[in-house]
Amino acid sequence: MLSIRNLSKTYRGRQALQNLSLDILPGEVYGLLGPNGAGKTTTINLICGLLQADEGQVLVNNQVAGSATKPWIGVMPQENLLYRSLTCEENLQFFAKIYGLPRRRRSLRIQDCLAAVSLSDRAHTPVENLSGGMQRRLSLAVAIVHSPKLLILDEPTTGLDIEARHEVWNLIRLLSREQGMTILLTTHLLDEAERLCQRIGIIKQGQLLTEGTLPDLRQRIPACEIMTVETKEPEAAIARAQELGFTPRRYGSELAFWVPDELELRDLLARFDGVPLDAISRSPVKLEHIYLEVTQGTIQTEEAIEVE
Ligand SMILES: Nc1ncnc2c1ncn2[C@@H]1O[C@H](COP(=O)(O)OP(=O)(O)OP(=O)(O)O)[C@@H](O)[C@H]1O
Repeated sequence: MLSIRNLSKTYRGRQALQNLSLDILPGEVYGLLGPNGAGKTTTINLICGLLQADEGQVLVNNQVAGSATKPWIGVMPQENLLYRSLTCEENLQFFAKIYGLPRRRRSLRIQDCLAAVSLSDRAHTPVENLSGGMQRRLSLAVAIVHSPKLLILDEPTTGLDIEARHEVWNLIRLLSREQGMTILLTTHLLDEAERLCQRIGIIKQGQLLTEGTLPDLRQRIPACEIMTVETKEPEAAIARAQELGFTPRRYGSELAFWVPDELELRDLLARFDGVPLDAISRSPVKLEHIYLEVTQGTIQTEEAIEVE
């Protein structure tokens, strides 16, 4: 559905994308992750034809991205682009008209979209009187009003409370499962990507560092579990862990270890006997750990392995 080939983009001498290639299959939810400034929004703007690439190509549904592919793409941008004094229905009318939806189909489609995002009862409410979560849902309705083949969601739930976040997640799942929509999603919320995306790509400095399904990515870390400890004597904990064959790691301010086998907490504690631990917890390898390893360059990505 989307094929990005060797895409490069420079802004006044600053390289934003370097030879980026990736493919998104029909019906797939693909998560594009990366730190601030990695090139995610630039990629989206190139897909939508809002920017011109220096090199490379974007194909949408096998056609070079341009005016012909625009009607196939729906975008929910990071900031809601809604008319605050207009009602939900008026906003949808406006965007449906811009997308060239025939007048006779507009009304029904708008009612369907309002129902899809659970805003039918707010059809006549001005945007400025909606909660942040409702505005986000309306943004999603605007993005799908013309029934796009490819839906791009740029940080869809940033700034929402947990309840509103769940509502948007449910909508995304529905669009994917029931309407088979192909979705490209960017987010800094790794649990969001973990919940929604079938495949994940991690970019940094405009380059794709790695991509795959979550189980594929988990294989990058040769650990069964991640153990996090709080201790006043980190050096002693690290020395003991190394004796045990556990790989020490710093995840932000946390001291963690890669534990290669599944161990009972009792066994783990016994192995650290004599080391003063204030707290200890275990978790399976999460996307957060893989992301930190990949973006900090502490584990090899496919490209690095190929070069060797
Ligand atoms: N209009 C512009 N003019 C100059 N530089 C720009 C422009 N837009 C983006 N950049 C630069 O290009 C790089 C990629 O930016 P981009 O906005 O694509 O990153 P991002 O991954 O979307 O970041 P974020 O997660 O913060 O939204 C950054 O170094 C940024 O400063």
